[in-house]
Amino acid sequence: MNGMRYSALRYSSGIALQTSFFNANDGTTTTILTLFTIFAVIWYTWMFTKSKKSSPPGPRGLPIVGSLPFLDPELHTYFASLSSTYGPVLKLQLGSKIGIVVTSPASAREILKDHDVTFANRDVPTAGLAATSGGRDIVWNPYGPEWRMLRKVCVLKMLSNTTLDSVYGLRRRELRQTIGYINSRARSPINIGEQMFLTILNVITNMLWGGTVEGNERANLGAEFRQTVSEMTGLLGMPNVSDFFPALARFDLQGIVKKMNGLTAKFEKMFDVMIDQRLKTNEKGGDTAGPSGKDYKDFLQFLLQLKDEADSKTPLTMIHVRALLMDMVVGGSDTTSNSTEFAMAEIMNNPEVMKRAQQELDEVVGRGNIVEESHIHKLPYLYAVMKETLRMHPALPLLVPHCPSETCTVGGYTIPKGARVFINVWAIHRDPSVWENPLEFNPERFLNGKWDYSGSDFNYFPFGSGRRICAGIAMAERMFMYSLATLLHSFDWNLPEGKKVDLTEKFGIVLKLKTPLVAIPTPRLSDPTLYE
Ligand code: HEM
Repeated sequence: MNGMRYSALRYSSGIALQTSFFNANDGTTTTILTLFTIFAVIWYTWMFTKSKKSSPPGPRGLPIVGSLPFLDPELHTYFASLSSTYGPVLKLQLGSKIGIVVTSPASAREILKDHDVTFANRDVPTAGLAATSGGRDIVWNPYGPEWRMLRKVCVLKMLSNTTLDSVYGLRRRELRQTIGYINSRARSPINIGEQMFLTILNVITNMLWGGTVEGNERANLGAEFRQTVSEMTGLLGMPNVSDFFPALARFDLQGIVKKMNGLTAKFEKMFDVMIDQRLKTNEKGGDTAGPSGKDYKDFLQFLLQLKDEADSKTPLTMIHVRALLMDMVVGGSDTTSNSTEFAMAEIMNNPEVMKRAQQELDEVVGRGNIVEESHIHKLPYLYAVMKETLRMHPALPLLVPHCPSETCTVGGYTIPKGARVFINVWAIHRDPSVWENPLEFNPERFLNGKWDYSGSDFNYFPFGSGRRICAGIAMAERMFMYSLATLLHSFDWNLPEGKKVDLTEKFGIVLKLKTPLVAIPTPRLSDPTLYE
């Protein structure tokens, strides 16, 4: 724009020059006109090549719709294949939006470390707005005081190591219940992901308001909620015309917002019941002690108290309370349970890994005991299994897309303000220039302690990095390790007759197995009462 204004100015001053010299000297006029034309051509050529050079390469796409018609639903593998043609920073025209795909550790570092503040924003999909009261949660809030306040509240009061230590009893109770349930169905097929989902959902809802799904409801409600969360994360990852042509958003052409509203309503109904009940109890001055007893007030109680302390500069409102409950339930459940399911699928596909993990458990815990969370720090091989699972199947293969608040340069290319930036951590984790035999499930590569997921290593960052790094790492690692250790220690696992493990992935904002893992447990502890 400035360039155009500048060239117009030069052009008009050229005319002025031309007029004043016109009558005086025809030869001089011709020379000046020629020089002016040459200068203009050089200047335009320079400007054109400069802007071409600084824009990332990428497929041309069609007029108006750009690359939208060519997007493969398996976005993570599709983006990986594009990057092998166009390089580690590529551009896609997606309707009126620009998508940027980043597939190298160096560029990921530039975004998540060097330009962290600029990229700590989101281009919120309309499906995300529908799910979280207009994006007023942690995941979709732009970087700023509201996001900071919400994140602080959650990390301090729900997801810190101190809080998690104080509610170990909850995790233990839920996992023991799951093990009891699986034992009651020993030697028959078990849907492992479903059981893990239910376990983590119960832990989370217990921490939130002290409620769980039990008894006969357990199997049915667990499956129903899992299906709901899975559909929600599927919709969040699905390309939506409304996002790429905002003028069309009100028509909701794919019906994504309508579907999302229906799914969200199921949870909101549950939240409303819990909130109403609690407000009534509080009004009556009732007992508000948390689920684990004296020390821990549940998270809902804490949020409602904080909401009433209206003197804060960034007050917490009821909209935030509901949005935070949604973040914890949706953000915490599918990620952790799908990862545990992937781990079990890889282990069952690699009997040597199963043998070694069980051997370690027998040495550290013993078959006459049950696994406690305190054991997990003494299980380096199992820890390596978890890390290797998160390498091959990172729960959020493209992270949550980032969005720069101003135009900046990455890998020598200009990334425009407002672009939707996909960081393909899935592809980086399989880059053969970083990983030896990247397609091989080999936990041993993590045994030397070289890689950690704290966000400082841009070859391996399944939880992201920088300001927007996952808020629930401590909870995720405890639930993942504790569940995996307990499943492998309590049972031998076999596939139903004639079945094979299918490791095919299905893309969504949260990755999952295309075919759920169903396996048959056989108890392996020495004393049957350990399953009670
Ligand atoms: C294996 C389990 C998990 C994995 C692999 C995982 C991974 C991630 C990743 C990659 C991000 C996005 C980072 C980015 O935008 O760059 C994220 C964000 C987030 N995660 Fe997790 N997560 C897991 C479990 C959990 C749990 C258990 C909770 C809470 C109960 C949680 C809460 C969140 C929240 C609130 C955010 C948004 C952070 C923000 O935008 O500031 N996650 N997670």
